[in-house]
Amino acid sequence: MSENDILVEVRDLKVHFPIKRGVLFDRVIGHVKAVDGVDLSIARGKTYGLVGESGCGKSTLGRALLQLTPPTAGEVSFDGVELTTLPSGKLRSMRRRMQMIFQDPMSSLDPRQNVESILTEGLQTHGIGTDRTDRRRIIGETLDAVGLPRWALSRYPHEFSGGQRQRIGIARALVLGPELIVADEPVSALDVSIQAQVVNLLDELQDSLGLTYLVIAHDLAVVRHISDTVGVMYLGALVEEAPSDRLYNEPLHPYTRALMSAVPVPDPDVEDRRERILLAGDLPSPANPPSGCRFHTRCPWAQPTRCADERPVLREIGASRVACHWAEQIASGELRPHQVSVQIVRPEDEGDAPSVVSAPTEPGSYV
Ligand SMILES: Nc1ncnc2c1ncn2[C@@H]1O[C@H](COP(=O)(O)OP(=O)(O)OP(=O)(O)O)[C@@H](O)[C@H]1O
Repeated sequence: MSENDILVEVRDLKVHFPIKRGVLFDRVIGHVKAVDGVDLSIARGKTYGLVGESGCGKSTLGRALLQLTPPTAGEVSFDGVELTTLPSGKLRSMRRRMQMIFQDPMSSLDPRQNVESILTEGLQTHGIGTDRTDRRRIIGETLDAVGLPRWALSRYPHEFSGGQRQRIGIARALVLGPELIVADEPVSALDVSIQAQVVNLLDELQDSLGLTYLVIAHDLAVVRHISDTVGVMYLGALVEEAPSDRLYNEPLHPYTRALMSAVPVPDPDVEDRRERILLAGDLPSPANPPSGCRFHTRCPWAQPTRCADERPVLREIGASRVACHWAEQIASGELRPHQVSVQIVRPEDEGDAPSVVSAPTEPGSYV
């Protein structure tokens, strides 16, 4: 990929939030390491999907990328311009080119503003459009692009369905003519039937406008459909990154394997005979992450003592980048997991729900 093809480049990005105590909250007793050393690149016109369980730092990374949350350290370059050191005036004008859409349009849209004033506000802030007629033209074109009728302009957010409100949120981002859109859980608040419509709309807009997306989602199916590249985050760091199909067909990091093993096979007529990989315990606190490999406390393949002592860095294996000391040995089957459950979900039999016919194995055994 040539450098011109890269729109966003993130290097060793860290966002640490201070934990404050004391009567005046003036004592810093530690830091939540929400993002702790992330490197990634997003190619122009492509979609980078970011997945990982709640609290792993996905939203903070998205906000830090747009400089909505100031990074503690590291670099973010957008179209060759370093954002972290940019004076605020210049950053404001760059912001037009980088927009965000949110999970819950209801809480991100001002209920007292009608759609016209929601869309006009951004144009005025950024000085887009020569006069009122010009702004109306831009707004009309934006409504067409997101599939909203003109009568929507005089209506208020509460008068729309969830899917339509998300279209308003997309229009608000789009009206400024951005190149990058960070979409934070763009469909997770919507009914399943509406999710596909919004995902398809994002897809179409990317094709027609050449947009670049960072899509943050916990739903792996959404990310797979829309992404060219997927990054998997765990406790503030990327543990694996790969082209979408490769990540889904051949996950290499134990955490990615566990996430994938929990995704049901979409075709109910196909027997789902796969390992369900069990993770021990909950996500540790990002204020006090485990030593060495952060995943070792929950990893079914963790080995003494290297995993607890040595933090793995992302390294290339084929088309993937993986932060695991043992990725090759796990892929070849040379290393066996400590605990795994094999569940065989049979195809539906005359309308019966799929049945799980085997139970988790004992720790230490493997079926
Ligand atoms: N402004 C803040 N101040 C202090 N801690 C914060 C702040 N924002 C986020 N955090 C903490 O940083 C960690 C990462 O949060 P973040 O919202 O980025 O995760 P996430 O993966 O997006 O989770 P979710 O899917 O639930 O939104 C969490 O422990 C969270 O509590």
